Amino acid sequence: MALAVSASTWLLLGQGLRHIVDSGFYQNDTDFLNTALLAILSIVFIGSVATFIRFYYMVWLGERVSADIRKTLFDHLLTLSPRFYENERTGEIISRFTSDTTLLQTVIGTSISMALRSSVSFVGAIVLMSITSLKLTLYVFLAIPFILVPVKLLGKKVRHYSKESQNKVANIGSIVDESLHELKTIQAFGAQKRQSVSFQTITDAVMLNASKRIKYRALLISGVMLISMSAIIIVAWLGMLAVIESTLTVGQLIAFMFYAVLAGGAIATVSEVIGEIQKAAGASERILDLLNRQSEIVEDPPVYNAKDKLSMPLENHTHPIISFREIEFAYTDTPVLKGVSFEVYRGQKVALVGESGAGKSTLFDVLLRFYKLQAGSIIINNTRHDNMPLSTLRQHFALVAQDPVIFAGSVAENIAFVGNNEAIDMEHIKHAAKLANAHDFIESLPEGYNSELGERGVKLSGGQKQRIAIARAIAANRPVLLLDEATSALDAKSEREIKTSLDSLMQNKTTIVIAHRLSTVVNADLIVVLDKGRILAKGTHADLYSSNANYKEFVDLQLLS
Ligand SMILES: Nc1ncnc2c1ncn2[C@@H]1O[C@H](COP(=O)(O)OP(=O)(O)OP(=O)(O)O)[C@@H](O)[C@H]1O
Repeated sequence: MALAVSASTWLLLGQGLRHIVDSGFYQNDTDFLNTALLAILSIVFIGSVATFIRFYYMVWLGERVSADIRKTLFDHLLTLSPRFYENERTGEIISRFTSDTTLLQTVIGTSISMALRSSVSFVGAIVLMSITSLKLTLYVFLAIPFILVPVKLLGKKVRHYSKESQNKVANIGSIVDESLHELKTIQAFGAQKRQSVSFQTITDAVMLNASKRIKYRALLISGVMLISMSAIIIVAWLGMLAVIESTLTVGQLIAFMFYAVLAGGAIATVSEVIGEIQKAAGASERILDLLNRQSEIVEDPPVYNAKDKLSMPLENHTHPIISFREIEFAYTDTPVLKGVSFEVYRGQKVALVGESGAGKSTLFDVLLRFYKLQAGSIIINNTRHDNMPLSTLRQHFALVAQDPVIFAGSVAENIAFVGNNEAIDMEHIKHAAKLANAHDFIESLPEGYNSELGERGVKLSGGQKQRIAIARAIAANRPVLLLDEATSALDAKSEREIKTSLDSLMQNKTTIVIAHRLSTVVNADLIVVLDKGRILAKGTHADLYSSNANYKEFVDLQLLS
């Protein structure tokens, strides 16, 4: 509406000009001129108000659309399985968020609005030109095919290089992301120059591609301008001949030329923004491609039976709560887990041991259904775990990873890090921190539980991060703990503090632990020895140490070293 009003007012201006020249100027009518002045000023005012409204709403719409796309995209990315991220570079995905959505925002907010306004102006101008002088308008039409040819040919090139350009800019995102996260390693190895050279190669490629895109765009704009301006000049010349022959008044010619310039300007604007719109088409293609990627893990399996929801048999000690049955798994072609079977009963501490690469972490990954099993099944409390909704399945477990994960945010937010519907109050957070042996050091931070930890917990020591991760697992209060013991050695005091924290964490809980400490295996109810994806032996420490040579060797070499 605002768009139509603003375009029409500028068109009306031409009619005003015609009357001023023909009726006011040529007939020395000052009263008419005064009235015309007022009328034209009113038209300009209305046009400006309409422009304000058009600009405001179109830019607003651009922001709204990009905010909605970002939210949808982010929510979608959170659902994709780890396998997706193994094959994609996070920096590139981040770039789709930022540069692609920003591009859409500009195009919707500015370019489309300009294109629409110019199209309306163009149609209006042509109609009014025809009313003013049909003959001259027909001459103008003769020029149109000449303008369309470069738009068609060069537009295709511009589109191609624009898409390339976005891809190449995404590579910049990847390298910046990687370099900044691994800055300490880069600086420690003095590899700044190396990274800088890699970066230069990428920016050079971006520049080269941009030069091509700019060249074609410049050719497009100048080509259209040359042809349309030449056409206008020729038509003006024909118009002047008509004035001399008295078949046209001066006012009509001026109005006609005003419209012709308006129409020419409109075409120039459209050809200029068409490049932007084509760029945005490329960006939306990339965003859609990401949105269409589906996780290999089905969120809500159809066979799920609602009564199974979180029904841990609290008292039934004779029934395993987790049962691994002949599970087979491979990330790619090489099998990583081969026929693994064992049972976990309520309250038990089960330790997984085995050399690096034996498949211990993979066992956690398939239990949490980050990946799909190739064969076999995992039964959790009588229900196949792939028949449960993912959220229900994962509510059974609290995970403490080997490298403690800290999110940017306060200490309290890091401890109360569970699903939205499980709000955790401050009392509970403090209780968990005390059990995890973290309360004292948290209190000594400048703002206690409200202290900001910085991205990835850069402001904490390794041991402190671990205790916060343990406090998080305690606060989550899940029936089963999945614990990947840290291999990195801490000083004796931190080690003792972590051990005490872990002991409180494991109290009255079913625990599966990837063990790297002798004390853990000694206290375990069941030890599962994994070797290249197979179970080599099962039993308690005392049994295995005396009966199994592999286990004895493993303990002596790995856990006692
Ligand atoms: N995402 C992945 N894609 C392909 N192969 C993988 C992936 N993750 C692990 N692997 C391979 O699977 C095997 C088992 O790895 P896993 O991490 O489960 O071992 P692990 O016993 O936990 O070792 P560690 O004690 O060193 O952590 C290894 O050979 C590893 O190379």
